[in-house]
Amino acid sequence: MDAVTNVPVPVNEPGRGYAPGSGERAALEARIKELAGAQTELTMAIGGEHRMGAGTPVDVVEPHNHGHVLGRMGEATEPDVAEAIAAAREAAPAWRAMAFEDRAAIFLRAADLLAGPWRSTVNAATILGQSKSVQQAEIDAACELIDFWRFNVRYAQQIHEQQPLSPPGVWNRLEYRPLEGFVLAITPFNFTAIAGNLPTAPALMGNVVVWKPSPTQQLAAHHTMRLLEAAGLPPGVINMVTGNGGAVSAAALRHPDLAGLHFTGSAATFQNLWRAVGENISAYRGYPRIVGETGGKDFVVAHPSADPAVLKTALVRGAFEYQGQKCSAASRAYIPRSVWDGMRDEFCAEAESLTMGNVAEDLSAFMGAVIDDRAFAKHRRAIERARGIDSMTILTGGELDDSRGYFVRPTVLESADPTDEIFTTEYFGPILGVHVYDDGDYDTVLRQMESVSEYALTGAIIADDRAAVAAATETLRFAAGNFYINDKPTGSIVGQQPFGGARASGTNDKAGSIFNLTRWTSARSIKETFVPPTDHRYPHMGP
Ligand SMILES: NC(=O)c1ccc[n+]([C@@H]2O[C@H](COP(=O)([O-])OP(=O)(O)OC[C@H]3O[C@@H](n4cnc5c(N)ncnc54)[C@H](O)[C@@H]3O)[C@@H](O)[C@H]2O)c1
Ligand SMILES: N[C@@H](CCC=O)C(=O)O
Repeated sequence: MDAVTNVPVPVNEPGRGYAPGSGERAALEARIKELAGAQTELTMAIGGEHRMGAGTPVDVVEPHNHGHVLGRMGEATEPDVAEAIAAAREAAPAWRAMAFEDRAAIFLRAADLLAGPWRSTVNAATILGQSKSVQQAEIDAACELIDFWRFNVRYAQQIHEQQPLSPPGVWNRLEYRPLEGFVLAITPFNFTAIAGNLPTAPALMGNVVVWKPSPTQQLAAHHTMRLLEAAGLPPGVINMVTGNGGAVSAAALRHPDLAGLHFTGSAATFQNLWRAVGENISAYRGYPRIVGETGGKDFVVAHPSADPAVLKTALVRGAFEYQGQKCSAASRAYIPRSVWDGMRDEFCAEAESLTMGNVAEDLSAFMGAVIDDRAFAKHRRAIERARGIDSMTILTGGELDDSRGYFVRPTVLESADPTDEIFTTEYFGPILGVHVYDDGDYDTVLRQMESVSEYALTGAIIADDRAAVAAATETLRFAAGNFYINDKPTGSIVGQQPFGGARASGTNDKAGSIFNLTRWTSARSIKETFVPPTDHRYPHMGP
């Protein structure tokens, strides 16, 4: 069994400001230039070897300048994925035999490398490849990923400390074994931190992993993998395959050794993957653990007692930071008429004033482009549909331009119909639906919006009246896994607001928490009796 020693007490990584003229800004700008011109070969990493996926070549471009190719990968084929699984199996015995302290040290070292010499690289890759503003890259690719790696070590130690009672003459122990087989980590485009956490959380618990990042996040994933190697991760523990995932589903989901699926992405993809696991259930060695965090239709509800400045800021930041491409982004708001009448014009003017552009060249921009042509087309359809509905008003935004990059202006739609698609469908872009209600209808609105959408990820109540806060907290108990009072519904911090939602939003295993890590261990109870009985008879049987 692993020894358990003390591990460093984690603290949240402070974010850097990148103010004009600062040294950190200059270093980052220099690294952005290097990576932009590098045309990186985005290889797979299988058993420590780097080679291109054998299938169709795929270009990775800048979303804000889609003519610029950042690198090229090859679509992984089924034999590529089979090789990754074989490499994982080969690495498994030595990895699970390694002491917890040694495994933990690798991830703590990775955190320190990211906090120091690798920070500019992973931030630059995230800005270039995912079109994040410098501030959004810093809170994700640097701070959140560092926090995942440091806090997970602490949580893993706490799991190891959970041990049963041992009465006199007996020693009971719980051994925290990894799962038997490999874990498949499939990660989304929008967070470099999530992409880094999904393969490493199971690995920390002694598992071996096949990791498939999103093609549109591949540049940052590539550098994250290299960083882990630099931190001393042994070959084969995490094997990265590239591409869209067809071959991964075909090879990995049918493999008898599939022991777990660690997924973040859309609900539709997750349901397809779960279905495939279900169809194959009798062919596996065990029952694969399935953890999936998926989409949201995240809300802001305001009460007549709301402070309009607090509401306005929660909406601007919550709906439009990172182009609304956070699973937690505010995409529907319910606002009482008295508050709305006093703030609408200022709020719309503020949304209109948000700067948008090439975030790699202009570090002062608030927003970049949406991720790709598919996302752009989806937003265009949503906005065109809104234009065609008489009862819908486009208060601001609605302009799109994909001539150079996939740019969608922050858009606010007002509708009198609280059942309209803008209040139920995840667009995953900078589009906010607003429903204005009569001040006296607060309780009715809470009940209506509680279950109008299938999702239950994040939400916020903005109110100064304590009874109104209490009413929202109670009525919306199951409507959000992360609930905010007088704050925006985005920006959870590891160790402070464990993150995840239920209903169609996922299994709510709370990324970056002890609850998530427990899914990646299969405990063995060991009982040792020091002086065992040698006679089968009990006293009630008589002599
Ligand atoms: N709840 C959360 O914590 C959370 C966090 C981030 C993103 N999200 C959600 O993720 C979505 C956006 O991310 P996305 O566009 O990358 O999601 P997506 O579902 O399109 O893709 C997610 C991953 O699945 C892969 N994939 C798709 N089809 C596959 C298949 N058949 N086999 C194997 N892999 C396959 C993709 O290549 C990608 O790596 C949004 O719905 C957002 O709300 C949720
Ligand atoms: N943890 C992030 C959400 C990640 C989803 O995309 C937040 O709370 O905003």
